[in-house]
Amino acid sequence: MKKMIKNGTIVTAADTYRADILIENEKVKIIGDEIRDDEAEMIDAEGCYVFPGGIDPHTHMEMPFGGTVTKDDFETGTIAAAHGGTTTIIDFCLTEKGKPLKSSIQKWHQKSKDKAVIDFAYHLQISEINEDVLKEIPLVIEEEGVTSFKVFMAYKNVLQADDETLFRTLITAKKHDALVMVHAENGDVIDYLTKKALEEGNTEPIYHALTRPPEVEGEATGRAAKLTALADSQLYVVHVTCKEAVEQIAEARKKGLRVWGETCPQYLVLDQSYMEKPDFEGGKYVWSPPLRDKSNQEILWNALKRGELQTIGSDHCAFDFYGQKELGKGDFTKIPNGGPFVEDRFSVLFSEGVKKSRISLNEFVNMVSTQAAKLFGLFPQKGTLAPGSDADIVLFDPNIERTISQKTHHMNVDYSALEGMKVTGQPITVLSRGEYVVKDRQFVGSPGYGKFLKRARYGMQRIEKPESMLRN
Ligand SMILES: NC(=O)NCCC(=O)O
Ligand SMILES: [Zn+2]
Ligand SMILES: [Zn+2]
Repeated sequence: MKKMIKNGTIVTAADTYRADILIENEKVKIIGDEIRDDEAEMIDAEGCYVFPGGIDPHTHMEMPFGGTVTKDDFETGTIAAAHGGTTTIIDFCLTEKGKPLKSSIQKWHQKSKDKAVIDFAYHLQISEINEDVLKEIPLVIEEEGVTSFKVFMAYKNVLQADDETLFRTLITAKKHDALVMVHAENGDVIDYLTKKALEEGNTEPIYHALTRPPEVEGEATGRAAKLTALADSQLYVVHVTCKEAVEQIAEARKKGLRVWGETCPQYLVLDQSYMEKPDFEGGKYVWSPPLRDKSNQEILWNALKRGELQTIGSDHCAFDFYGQKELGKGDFTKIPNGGPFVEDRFSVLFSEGVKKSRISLNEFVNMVSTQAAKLFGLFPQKGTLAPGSDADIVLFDPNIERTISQKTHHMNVDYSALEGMKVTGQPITVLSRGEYVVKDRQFVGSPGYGKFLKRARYGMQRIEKPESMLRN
């Protein structure tokens, strides 16, 4: 069925203009003035912005972590994402040492099977480098279209990899045009500081922040950037939280290095004081890296504005307060790390960024969609509105005022870390490849509709016709 969007204001990373969009066979077919097609269903976008669907490059659906499993799976998590204006997620596929990489990808395919309501892709964790892993990486890229690899520099004895692993992953990524992602915190120092805190009887949630100071993030970010330079490779630093890390990324970029940075809505609007809430409520705000002193918020906004950070990921890693976060009552190191943000990423950035004149409308689109599509091999199929692009479209009312709450959100968790926050703007209707997923704020999609996306390599574009990959 064809669809026609009329009367809206189209906003891409480059332009803002009024035009009609004709959608046919999952794609944007024509964008133009006064298009006529009597067969097309009309969608009236009067008063709305028409955005390309959001791309969330950082989610953890149904992921085992901290002695439990994240609450949102590919069904509940993507429904929430869609309500929030996101039409593509890139989830982190964890690997197991000694097992083939492909077996982990198969495990993630099992998790997502018949569940996602929007399109999705995976980044793959590299936890060790050996001959088998080196042989498998090009196959994973070629056959699975998984073209970004994540190395954890923290979570000692759990997910943390050593510097040799990071360095050899960077070299391998350079060879095969893949992008290396890092969780940049010095896990060894954190391990020492957390043990010391517990020995001294410091067990409250705030000690999660005090044992992971900004210096350990800055140090690891700088180390990763320097190893990237040595390997002449490319790096994407996830969830950047503080001045110390921003400075390292900015310095690397000034030198011309291919170093990219992501931050998350939580670091832009919350601060470390939330972790001091009494009666263990601070446990709701435990994730890594931790929330920082409030002064870092303006530093992150400025870094986004200046292009030192380029993307917004949600780092959606949702645990219930009751039964899950509570595992760490009396020992902050046992609080599962993570928070629920996939639904609020887009609106928080619009409300706090665009409405408060910190960023422009076009910069907003770039940060929540286009830049991730470009970095992760999905552009121009995703991340923009242009003839031939997937019709992943968000009709967004910029004037609705609402209050974020667990009572109204769609994420499968018993609390909202943003409870009570007032935001302006809301996705009204969301299309994924031309089909309604959310219509007039109601979910109308189907589990299993979302497709797994094989992505192009770093620096390449995803061109569907002709079926070739072209270098930028
Ligand atoms: N961020 C967090 O605390 N949990 C998810 C895993 C990660 O991204 O480090
Ligand atoms: Zn992380
Ligand atoms: Zn994460």
